[in-house]
Amino acid sequence: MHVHDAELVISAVNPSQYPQDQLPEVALAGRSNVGKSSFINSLIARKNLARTSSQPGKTQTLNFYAINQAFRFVDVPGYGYARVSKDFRLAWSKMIEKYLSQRENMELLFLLMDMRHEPTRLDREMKDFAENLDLPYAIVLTKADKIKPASWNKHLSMYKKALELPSVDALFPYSATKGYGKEEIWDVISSVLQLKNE
Ligand SMILES: Nc1nc2c(ncn2[C@@H]2O[C@H](COP(=O)(O)OP(=O)(O)OP(=O)(O)O)[C@@H](O)[C@H]2O)c(=O)[nH]1
Ligand SMILES: [Mg+2]
Repeated sequence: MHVHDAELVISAVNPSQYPQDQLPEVALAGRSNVGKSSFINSLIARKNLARTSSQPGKTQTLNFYAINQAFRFVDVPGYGYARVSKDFRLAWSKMIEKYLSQRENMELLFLLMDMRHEPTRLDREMKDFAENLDLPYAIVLTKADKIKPASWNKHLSMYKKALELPSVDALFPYSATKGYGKEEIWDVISSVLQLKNE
């Protein structure tokens, strides 16, 4: 996919701030620091359009990025960040849940999980949540560059088992730094959104 146009449309907290048109949206969810913002940047080959950080908790609003005026990525604040207060966490999860459960524009959801580690309880809950949404979703295993290729199968099997998946087909190893998995992810996006190959 050639991305000739990518821009931040709005950073939203409330549904009233969401864009009002019919453009389809591809949302990302995953725990803090898993690599959601880096995933967007690497896919569209822009260094820092979505702001990233080595510290968890960087993305704190729903950020809508218009791509080629054909669809939007929605970067969602990460879950599971321990160093915030209970009240803050509650407000946060409400913001995320409102978007994920009510947004009609959302046509595809990527769940990002760190390929190196067993999925967390929240990861498993997100997978169940996605399953119940009745919407196409795929699981992106981030930071694949940190695992030796010879061990990839072991990690894929671990995820298949822990998430009770029928096969490893829903799992996409990905590396924002090395670019592994980019083509496969663009294929998923293009086919689900029925984008013309540009
Ligand atoms: N080696 C490696 N590092 C990565 C990869 N993706 C992200 N990182 C690093 O992981 C850290 C977190 O990345 P972000 O993209 O900011 O993570 P995020 O999920 O958006 O985090 P929040 O906004 O806090 O929810 C940064 O230091 C990135 O450079 C990857 O594929 N490989
Ligand atoms: Mg982020």
